[in-house]
Amino acid sequence: MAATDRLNITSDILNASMKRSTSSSSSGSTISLDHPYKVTVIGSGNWGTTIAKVVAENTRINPQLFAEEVQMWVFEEKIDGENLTEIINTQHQNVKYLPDITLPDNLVANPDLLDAVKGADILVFNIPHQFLRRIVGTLKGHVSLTVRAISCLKGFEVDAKGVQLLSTYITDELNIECGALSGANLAPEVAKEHWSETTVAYHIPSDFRGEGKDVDHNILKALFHRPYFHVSVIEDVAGISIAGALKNVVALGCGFVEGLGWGNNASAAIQRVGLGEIIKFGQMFFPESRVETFYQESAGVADLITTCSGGRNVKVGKYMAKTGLDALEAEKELLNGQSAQGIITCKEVHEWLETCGLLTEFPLFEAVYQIVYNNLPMKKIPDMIVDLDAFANLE
Ligand SMILES: NC(=O)c1ccc[n+]([C@@H]2O[C@H](COP(=O)([O-])OP(=O)(O)OC[C@H]3O[C@@H](n4cnc5c(N)ncnc54)[C@H](O)[C@@H]3O)[C@@H](O)[C@H]2O)c1
Ligand SMILES: O=P(O)(O)OC[C@H](O)CO
Repeated sequence: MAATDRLNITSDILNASMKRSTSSSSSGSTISLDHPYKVTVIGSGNWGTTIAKVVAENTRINPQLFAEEVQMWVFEEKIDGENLTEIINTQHQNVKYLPDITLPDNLVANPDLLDAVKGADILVFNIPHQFLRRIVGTLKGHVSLTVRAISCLKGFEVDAKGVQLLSTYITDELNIECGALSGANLAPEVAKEHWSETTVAYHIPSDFRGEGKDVDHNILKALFHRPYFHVSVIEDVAGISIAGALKNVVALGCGFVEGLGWGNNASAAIQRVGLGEIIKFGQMFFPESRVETFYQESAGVADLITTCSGGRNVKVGKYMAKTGLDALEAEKELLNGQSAQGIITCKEVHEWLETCGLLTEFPLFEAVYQIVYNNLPMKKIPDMIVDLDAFANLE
């Protein structure tokens, strides 16, 4: 792009545009943006569509910073014979995954992944993590190395090499810097614009091109912060990702005890043990994560509380306890195509801890795995979290 085409904006303009949506200030120096950043959201489920709405609202009010149109990649499906993308683009509603919420008309649904990411400066990944490998595989070789990314996914990538953050997986596979967004954010509440907080974590990469020429914390705040969605931007990508992934396992456990009719005290006990195991997991396998993140940030204990109160994982656990259905049957009956990520995450965590010989160090995570995959009796949870060894061979 020619220098004359560049948008030269002062920090006042950046501040003004951010102040409409944020409470942050910037450094006071002159900022030169190469071009307004083009943003693509990859995913269009319950949270994918909600975050796309947030982002499109912000790109519209910040034309100095962002191209107004936001592309949203949609895994195409037919709804009563019509393509979901067509419905979104004409009715401005995702009738399957986020019904009754009006989406901004600068949000464009696109079923072609490579077309949706073409020319994008910022990619926001937001899909159930079981689909990430295939999507990243399709993107490989088609994403410029100057692109930056944020992962809104909650889960891990586990293989023979070890346990990996999903943001690290994206970075390794696509060779682009990737941060994370995670918080106490039940999508239906955020979509209705009920106030909540979230945490964005982003590590400024060594090839950072300079303020105004590259994505930094101010840009990310301007992209995600809304009057109803308050963003705190930090560096601890590992901390917020670990908390976001593992709270889904704890929530299944809460669902079990609630479904058994044991009430709030039992749920609080599961959350207490769960928080301890989340922090321990972080310290053991991701020593760069900060303990403070788990209790100071929305992505920490606040997300644990909201998920265990009203998330999909707690609903699935509860339904399993009440009906005797297995986890996948319960997910299918309850969620209309949405996912409860704890079902996959407890298996990934089990596989990793088994590889390390550390299953007994995380008795709640293992108890949830044994209940989900080996049908161990839920009512034994209190004993399992005290002495998992006693239940090692129980079928
Ligand atoms: N929903 C929430 O309240 C919420 C809040 C915060 C974070 N999250 C996290 O955000 C991530 C995305 O969750 P979500 O709620 O948007 O998804 P979701 O649970 O609504 O899943 C449905 C999505 O999966 C897509 N899908 C189905 N089959 C597919 C396939 N074969 N390939 C690719 N996509 C396919 C569907 O098209 C749909 O977009 C998850 O990691 C979740 O844990 C969710
Ligand atoms: O509905 P869940 O259980 O996937 O939880 C949703 C969010 O992660 C809560 O922040």
